[in-house]
Amino acid sequence: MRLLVIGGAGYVGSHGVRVLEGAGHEVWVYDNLSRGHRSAARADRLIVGSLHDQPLLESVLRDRQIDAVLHYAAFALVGESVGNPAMYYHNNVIGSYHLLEAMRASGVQNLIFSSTTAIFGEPEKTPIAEHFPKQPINPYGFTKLVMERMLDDYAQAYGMSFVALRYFNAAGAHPSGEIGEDHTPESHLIPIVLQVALGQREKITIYGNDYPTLDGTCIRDYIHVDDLADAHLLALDHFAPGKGLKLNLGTGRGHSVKEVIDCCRAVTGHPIQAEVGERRPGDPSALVADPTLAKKTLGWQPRYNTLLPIVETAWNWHQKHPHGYGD
Ligand SMILES: NC(=O)c1ccc[n+]([C@@H]2O[C@H](COP(=O)([O-])OP(=O)(O)OC[C@H]3O[C@@H](n4cnc5c(N)ncnc54)[C@H](O)[C@@H]3O)[C@@H](O)[C@H]2O)c1
Ligand SMILES: O=c1ccn([C@@H]2O[C@H](COP(=O)(O)OP(=O)(O)O[C@H]3O[C@H](CO)[C@H](O)[C@H](O)[C@H]3O)[C@@H](O)[C@H]2O)c(=O)[nH]1
Repeated sequence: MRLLVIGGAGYVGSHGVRVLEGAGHEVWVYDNLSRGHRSAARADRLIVGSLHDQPLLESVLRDRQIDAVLHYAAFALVGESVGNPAMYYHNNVIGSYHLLEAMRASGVQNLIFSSTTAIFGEPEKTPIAEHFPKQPINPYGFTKLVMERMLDDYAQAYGMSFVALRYFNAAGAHPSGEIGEDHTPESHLIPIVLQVALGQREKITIYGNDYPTLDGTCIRDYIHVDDLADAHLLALDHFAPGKGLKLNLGTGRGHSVKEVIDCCRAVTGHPIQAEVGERRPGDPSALVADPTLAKKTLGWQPRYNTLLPIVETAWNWHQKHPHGYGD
């Protein structure tokens, strides 16, 4: 297929591109590089442009005869969304609206959308299945829920076909160490802990140890970016006109913040100084996926089932690229 990967110069998207190209698809990356990296994408396949540039999107969709769009582009930091919701509604909702309209105008009907567990808010129990109540507790999660609803409506009214993949916590890096996670500022747990091991930070602050979990720290389901990429590849076989699929992507296993730090100590051999700080606003205590439906529907099976090899791939990337992409 001829695929347009919006946000393909970012962390999760760049890993998706590798898997899609490896499977023989013709892949074009469309990214405004606001948070991505030029060198994370192939120079001859990168189109620099914004979601907001609907005319450019339309011409790319038509000229490249695109069969399906993979939409990874968004702002995705919970704390930032709480402080600056306008920026999130503008980029994630209005930007996505321009993409959907460009697709409608150019007759491209198939979309895979990067959704998130943040649409569930603070779930009453785990693991989280697809039908659980959607009660986002921050603007970021709400923007993604709005987009899921827009997709339902576009499917029903205009015959669009979509697969919304709700990632839990994306982690790890391509085993080659050529691409990986590089956000500025970095807010994600694993890269921050590994920056301590690299000597770039003095310590890691654990955001709260009074949560109702076994060791008092938050629990998350860390899913390898290549496993997310595999799910996108499989999802390409599940487009049906006027229909949509929404699937939770995680391993089904949760790890506490303390467990993640211990795992990073084991992988790096560094003592990694940690201190307990205040809770971070907007953090649910435990988010673990029930991946049953995704496995059954897509025939998907995560390759990385434990935290250790996930952290090992991340450490490989950070050691090879201590300053990320360097741009
Ligand atoms: N990282 C996670 O743990 C996680 C979890 C759940 C869902 N997600 C979702 O997955 C997607 C990718 O996340 P990520 O961690 O790779 O983020 P990222 O910031 O690394 O990548 C996002 C990419 O989109 C691009 N982009 C942003 N706004 C754009 C615009 N208006 N026009 C064109 N390009 C634009 C950025 O430049 C960047 O390259 C996001 O939609 C995010 O909400 C991520
Ligand atoms: O310095 C830090 C950084 C994080 N944490 C904790 O580590 C856990 C994971 O935090 P991350 O920031 O790595 O990830 P989040 O769970 O906040 O968010 C990620 O997953 C969300 C859904 O769960 C969204 O999709 C979001 O885009 C994505 O970044 C949280 O309990 C957080 O409180 C710390 O204790 N110290």
